[in-house]
Amino acid sequence: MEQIAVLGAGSWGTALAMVLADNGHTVRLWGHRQDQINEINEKHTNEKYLPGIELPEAIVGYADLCEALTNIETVVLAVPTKAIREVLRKVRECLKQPITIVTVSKGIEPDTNKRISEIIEEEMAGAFLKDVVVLSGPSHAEEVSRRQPTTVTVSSKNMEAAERIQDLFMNHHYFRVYTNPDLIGVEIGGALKNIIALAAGITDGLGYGDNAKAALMTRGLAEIARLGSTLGANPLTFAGLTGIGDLIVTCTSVHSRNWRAGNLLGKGKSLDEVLDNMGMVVEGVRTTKAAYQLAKKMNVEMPITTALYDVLFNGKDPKAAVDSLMSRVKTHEMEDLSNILGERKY
Ligand SMILES: NC(=O)c1ccc[n+]([C@@H]2O[C@H](COP(=O)([O-])OP(=O)(O)OC[C@H]3O[C@@H](n4cnc5c(N)ncnc54)[C@H](O)[C@@H]3O)[C@@H](O)[C@H]2O)c1
Ligand SMILES: O=P(O)(O)OC[C@H](O)CO
Repeated sequence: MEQIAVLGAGSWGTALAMVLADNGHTVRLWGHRQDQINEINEKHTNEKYLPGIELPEAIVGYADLCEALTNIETVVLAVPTKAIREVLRKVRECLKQPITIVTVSKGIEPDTNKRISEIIEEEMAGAFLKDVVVLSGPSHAEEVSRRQPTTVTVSSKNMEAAERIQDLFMNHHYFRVYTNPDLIGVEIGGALKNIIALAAGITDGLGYGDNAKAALMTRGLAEIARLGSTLGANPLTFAGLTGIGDLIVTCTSVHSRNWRAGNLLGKGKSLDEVLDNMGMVVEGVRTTKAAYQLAKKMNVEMPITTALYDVLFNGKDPKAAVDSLMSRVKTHEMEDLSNILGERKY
């Protein structure tokens, strides 16, 4: 059994700390707010992020990052994408031993357009970094913390490291972990499904029905796969847990912050109003910007992403954005899907 550090005491960091504790590990859960760490240690709860959940005693809260990292081999990084560089710079200053970083966040950085594993490699270059492992898939913290059946996928450039992390997280009770060597596909699917979930929330908020949502999910997956395969992903990954699996869970669940944010936008709230009231991270907003930039750079057609970009950043009315998607020129579905699969042999 291992001592593992989880950095980020929000919903996901806390839920994953619970999985590790249930699997017999001791977890140091680091958060940057002293009051929250006191609550974790004194009451064994984290009410703001996981209301009504009792945390196992094997989870110990730490407010001091260097203390949390002392003699630790495995670090789970569970802060919003926006905070990753800042946290890694502090991690570098503390480290005295090599670590494997397990990233569980889902986003692409605007402007650099980097995936999280790329950001980690960049920030940790020359430091004590052994491996980077990505953990992604259809998994709401609210359900994992209630020990409800959940499946995720791990990926890495080093699949031996991924298999070690698979063993740390997997249990035969409620948390099943698969492996997939397609690091790019796993990261792109997990990040870009948030864009489609925002759009699905918008159409629900506008009062449109299941037909609209099914259309967004299906054509959304096509554009995720189109960009992903252009970036070097295996298109088959998008048929897996980190592709269609995560798209389903995020577009159809009231737990999804991205869906909820979209829903409020569809009901007429402004982006600022929505983000001010959410209280938790809505990764899809920044990722829409990054995907829009990538689509332009790589010359990949991403109509849903572009329509959402216009709603979020150019003040376009959500209904007008749906109308513009519906009035696009006619096209061939099979030709489009075949182009995504391309000539490559997988
Ligand atoms: N919640 C889920 O169900 C879930 C599931 C899978 C993946 N994720 C991903 O996990 C990542 C984290 O999401 P979450 O749901 O835990 O978010 P959250 O909003 O619930 O919590 C984020 C946590 O990060 C902390 N934080 C923010 N900025 C920080 C900084 N600069 N330094 C230190 N801590 C900081 C906040 O205080 C908070 O504790 C996101 O990328 C999200 O997409 C979430
Ligand atoms: O609440 P969301 O929208 O950030 O989604 C959470 C997870 O990514 C679902 O797999």
